[in-house]
Amino acid sequence: GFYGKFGGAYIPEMLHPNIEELKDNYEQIIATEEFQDQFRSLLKDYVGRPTPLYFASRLSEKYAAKIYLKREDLCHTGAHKVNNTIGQIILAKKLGKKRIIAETGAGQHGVATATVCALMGMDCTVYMGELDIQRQRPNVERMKILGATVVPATSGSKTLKDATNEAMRQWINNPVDTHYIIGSVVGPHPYPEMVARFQSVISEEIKSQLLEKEGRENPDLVIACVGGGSNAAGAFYHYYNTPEVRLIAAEAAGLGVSSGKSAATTALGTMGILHGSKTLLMQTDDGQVVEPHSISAGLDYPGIGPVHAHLFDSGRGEFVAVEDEDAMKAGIELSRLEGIIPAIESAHAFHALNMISFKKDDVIVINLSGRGDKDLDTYIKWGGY
Ligand SMILES: Cc1ncc(COP(=O)(O)O)c(/C=N/[C@H](C(=O)O)[C@@H](O)C(C)C)c1O
Repeated sequence: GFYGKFGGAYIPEMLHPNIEELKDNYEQIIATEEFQDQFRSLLKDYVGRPTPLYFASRLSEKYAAKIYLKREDLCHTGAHKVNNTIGQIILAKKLGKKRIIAETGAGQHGVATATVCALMGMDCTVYMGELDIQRQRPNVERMKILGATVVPATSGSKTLKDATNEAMRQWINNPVDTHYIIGSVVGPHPYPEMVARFQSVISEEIKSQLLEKEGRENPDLVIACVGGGSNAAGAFYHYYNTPEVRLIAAEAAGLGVSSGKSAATTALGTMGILHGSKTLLMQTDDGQVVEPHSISAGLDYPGIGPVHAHLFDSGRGEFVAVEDEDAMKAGIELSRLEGIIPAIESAHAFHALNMISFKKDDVIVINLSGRGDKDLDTYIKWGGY
């Protein structure tokens, strides 16, 4: 359960039984034909996979490269999060769980969880920071329409970190009949590995689609935004051990890495424990979590998944930090170049193109993690269009 020196399961003793049960069972359950058949058929007929690998010709012209967009924004629910919740809900049923709990920040993971709970007829409670409830109202209402209960997290910065703390507290109190669907490659082992495996369908498809379109499985660069890091983990998964494929991770610089209002964990973080995992996180000298900032709720997270901490530490990944203003402008630029309004999180990945060097005609895949519908209020308030 380690990625280099990062990962592990540093959890309160009371949570041990849940984590042990998951660790002992998940691999053998997902290896069964029954699980795979159900997982693959729901991804195909319910989520709408494979998602297109779209050649963005106007973008390619402007940036003098061959740019493909992996359209996770076209997944059912509007983002990649559902790839993971489909996997975890099938697993939860196999483990005989009755109730599902989850945390969410941007609300996409919350919607993806509420969606699969409705699909499987399971009770669903989503914990969400009070601040996030205000800035992602459309997703809050969608969760309620789907039958989930949304519980505001009122402690701390009232964002994802606090929602995760609340969800973990609930899970400790209801260990036997409840499964906690974590929305990113964070948390105690086996979660980071399990979520990455469910999301790895993204790079599995990129390989075969690129082979068909470019006669090669490997792009020169893969670019993805990183909040906890699940869409990036999925897009990078089958390329980790292919050094000729550059892995570019776009974090949220917020108002600037040195502004004190940022979520650029690899730039500002140090090693510590967050939500049960040893990773990099933004913390004070005495280990208190520093409140992050990003205009996008999905990247507004003070930590990062251990796999990305390792990619950073080992130099295998290239990390850039994209500021709020640049991300918003990138969202508008993509809308006007390709007719796609991206989630603001995904706009961070798109802006990374301006921050890295690449050769003419390099084949570049940008993971478009979500669509911009959930962010209309933010785009409207920003007004720069
Ligand atoms: C459209 C979209 N793109 C990217 C992200 C960042 O999450 P990762 O892919 O796990 O880094 C997100 C994150 N959404 C989470 C959520 O909806 O709860 C988020 O707030 C946290 C899990 C970080 C997202 O919604």
